[in-house]
Amino acid sequence: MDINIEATDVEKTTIAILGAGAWGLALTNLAKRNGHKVVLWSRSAALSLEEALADVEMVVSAIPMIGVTATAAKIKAIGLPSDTILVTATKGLDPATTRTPSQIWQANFPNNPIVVLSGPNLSKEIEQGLPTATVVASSDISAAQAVQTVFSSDRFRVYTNTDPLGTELGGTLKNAIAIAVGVCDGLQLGTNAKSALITRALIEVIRIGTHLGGKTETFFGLSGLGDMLATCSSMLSRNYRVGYGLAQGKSLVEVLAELQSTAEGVNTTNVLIEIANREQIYVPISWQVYRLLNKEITPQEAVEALLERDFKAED
Ligand SMILES: NC(=O)c1ccc[n+]([C@@H]2O[C@H](COP(=O)([O-])OP(=O)(O)OC[C@H]3O[C@@H](n4cnc5c(N)ncnc54)[C@H](O)[C@@H]3O)[C@@H](O)[C@H]2O)c1
Ligand SMILES: O=P(O)(O)OC[C@H](O)CO
Repeated sequence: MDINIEATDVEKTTIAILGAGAWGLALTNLAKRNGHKVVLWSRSAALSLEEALADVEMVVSAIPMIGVTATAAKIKAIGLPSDTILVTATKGLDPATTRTPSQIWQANFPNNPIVVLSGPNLSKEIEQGLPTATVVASSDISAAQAVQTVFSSDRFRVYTNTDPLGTELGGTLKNAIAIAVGVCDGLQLGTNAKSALITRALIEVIRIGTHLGGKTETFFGLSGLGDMLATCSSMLSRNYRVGYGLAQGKSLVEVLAELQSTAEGVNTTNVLIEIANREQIYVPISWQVYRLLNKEITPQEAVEALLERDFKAED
């Protein structure tokens, strides 16, 4: 049964949001608009992490992948009650261990409920009040429902899901694909090529994601196909802009300097290829993105390499 949640009817939650970048700020505004008490913490804040975490019921991490392991370790040292809900909104893979952010949080806090928040969520559109939807996924459904209550509004529709790993991997793996699609558009290869690339990329994401433990159906949902479509069709996506810039002949260093913001797909592609090599997963599109990012080929050669492969069936 669908339940219509009115912001005024729900109990108010005290929340710490970690990371004052674009996503941390957008999530802070969504929760505040629903009347929840939010403490926003960043590395440069006057407030200490210990002060930010005092008496909170929920901790939301919107920290880029590069800071997740260290931040989780700091919070572990501070200590958290075992009923504090930990929400991870980071889309990345840890280069040291190849783990996802939720796996890092769960390893540090084995008794706490962990919830993954992921979906087609370009923060600039959310900050403009444009509508979208997202997914909150957890093996603890009551924790997922608590997060759903915190963020749901008539502009931000939040669905629960019981496949946290699939939800997280959809949002993470599409960043490599967004770089590929940015190249495709930057080279002006046309709408047919872009549609073919996204469709074959979804098969690739499902192949990797299910190998790593996600459920196939999750990748057809908001956090999979939904986020891939958003990220592969907008100049608001930093990852798409990486590919687009490379196709225009800029170096990766130049493109990242222009962005001045997190593009997780660069690190994710490198970690993904490490996993794919180790576990023998066939990832032709991500492989060409990897070679391009590591200056082994040009954008044109990446396209040719994809088109010149052996004939195969569509599976
Ligand atoms: N912006 C979006 O639209 C969006 C949407 C969904 C998910 N995400 C994900 O959220 C995460 C954060 O993205 P963002 O857009 O807020 O990035 P951002 O570049 O806007 O901000 C990143 C913030 O993290 C801080 N930071 C950098 N290194 C850190 C470290 N080592 N430890 C702690 N903090 C550190 C920076 O100072 C900055 O405030 C990424 O994983 C991203 O994929 C972003
Ligand atoms: O700007 P990007 O490429 O990091 O994309 C942001 C979000 O992941 C879109 O859902």
